[in-house]
Amino acid sequence: MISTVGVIGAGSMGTAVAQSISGRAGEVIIFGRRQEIVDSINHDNHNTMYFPGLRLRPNIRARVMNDRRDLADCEVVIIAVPSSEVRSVVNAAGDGLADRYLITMAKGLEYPSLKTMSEIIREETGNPDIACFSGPTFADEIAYGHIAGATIGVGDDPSLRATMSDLFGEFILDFSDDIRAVELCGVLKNVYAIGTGMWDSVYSNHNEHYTFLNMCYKEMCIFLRAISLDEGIFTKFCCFGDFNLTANVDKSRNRTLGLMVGKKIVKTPYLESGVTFEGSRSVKGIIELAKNHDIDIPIARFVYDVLSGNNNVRISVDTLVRRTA
Ligand SMILES: NC(=O)C1=CN([C@@H]2O[C@H](COP(=O)(O)OP(=O)(O)OC[C@H]3O[C@@H](n4cnc5c(N)ncnc54)[C@H](O)[C@@H]3O)[C@@H](O)[C@H]2O)C=CC1
Ligand SMILES: O=C(CO)COP(=O)(O)O
Repeated sequence: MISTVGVIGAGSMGTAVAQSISGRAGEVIIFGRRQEIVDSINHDNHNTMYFPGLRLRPNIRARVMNDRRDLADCEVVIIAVPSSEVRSVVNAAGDGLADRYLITMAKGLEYPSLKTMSEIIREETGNPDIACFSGPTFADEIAYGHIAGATIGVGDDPSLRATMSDLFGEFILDFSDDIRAVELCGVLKNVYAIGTGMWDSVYSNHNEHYTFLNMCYKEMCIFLRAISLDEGIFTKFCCFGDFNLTANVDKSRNRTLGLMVGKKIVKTPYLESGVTFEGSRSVKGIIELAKNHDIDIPIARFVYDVLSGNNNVRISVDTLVRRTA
């Protein structure tokens, strides 16, 4: 059994994954930013901000990370902060992240570098022992121990693979050795979840919904076919499962953003809300990446146009229907 796992990020995913793996590690340390969350975990076994009703297992402790030496005991470190924060978090941890297994949970693409999170982490730490975890995994459902599937993106190091299987043994797992493709699935599905929310704000019957869902998945597959080295990626949890979950279920923040923008409940700049809307940050990078690979992705452009205020949903949807008919 792994003795100590560090989880950077005391938000929804950090807390949920800490609870999920806590039966498979001696100790889990959540590294948070806010002292009151750290105190509530240590004194009361609750993260009162994110899961007020959930009793965390007693081997979950929390700390504010002041120093890279705080990570010294961790054999494995999971990074569960929004993608916009990954570079600075990893940079601040510095050589505290060398010589241990690193796992990223963040679903984002850096702009303008077009780097995925594992690429950023490798660049900042020089550590090649990185894996990613991605799939249809709403944090609250993980926290409460419901069944979920996930794809582990990992290279061919047998020891890192075995560690991932042990640590995430609560999940139904599949694997891919194309880490970048697994990460890009997580980025793309967020963009198409926003798009589906926008579409559903205009067209609300079942045929319309599933027609658009199909169009989105087709575009996502065209993209992945051009960049993925894993020919089986399309049926893995990170792809089909996570796309469907996020695009169909109102619990998703990305889908909800699309619905709210479509219904004119929020206008840009919604990013200042502080809510983690990953797809809205990534869409520009996805369009640029598609351009570099000479791929046409009209639905992603529709999402970008609406989010950037260059078009309203009704006009963009009409254009899209005419274009794809
Ligand atoms: N919530 C979910 O259902 C899932 C989330 N993810 C991914 O996990 C990542 C994190 O998302 P959530 O946990 O949902 O977001 P969240 O908004 O619930 O929590 C983010 C946490 O990160 C902390 N944080 C931000 N900057 C930080 C920094 N510089 N240092 C330390 N902590 C920092 C915030 O204080 C907050 O507690 C995202 O990329 C998301 O796409 C992946 C699967 C499921
Ligand atoms: O990635 C997720 C589930 O797998 C969570 O999606 P949202 O960020 O849209 O809530």
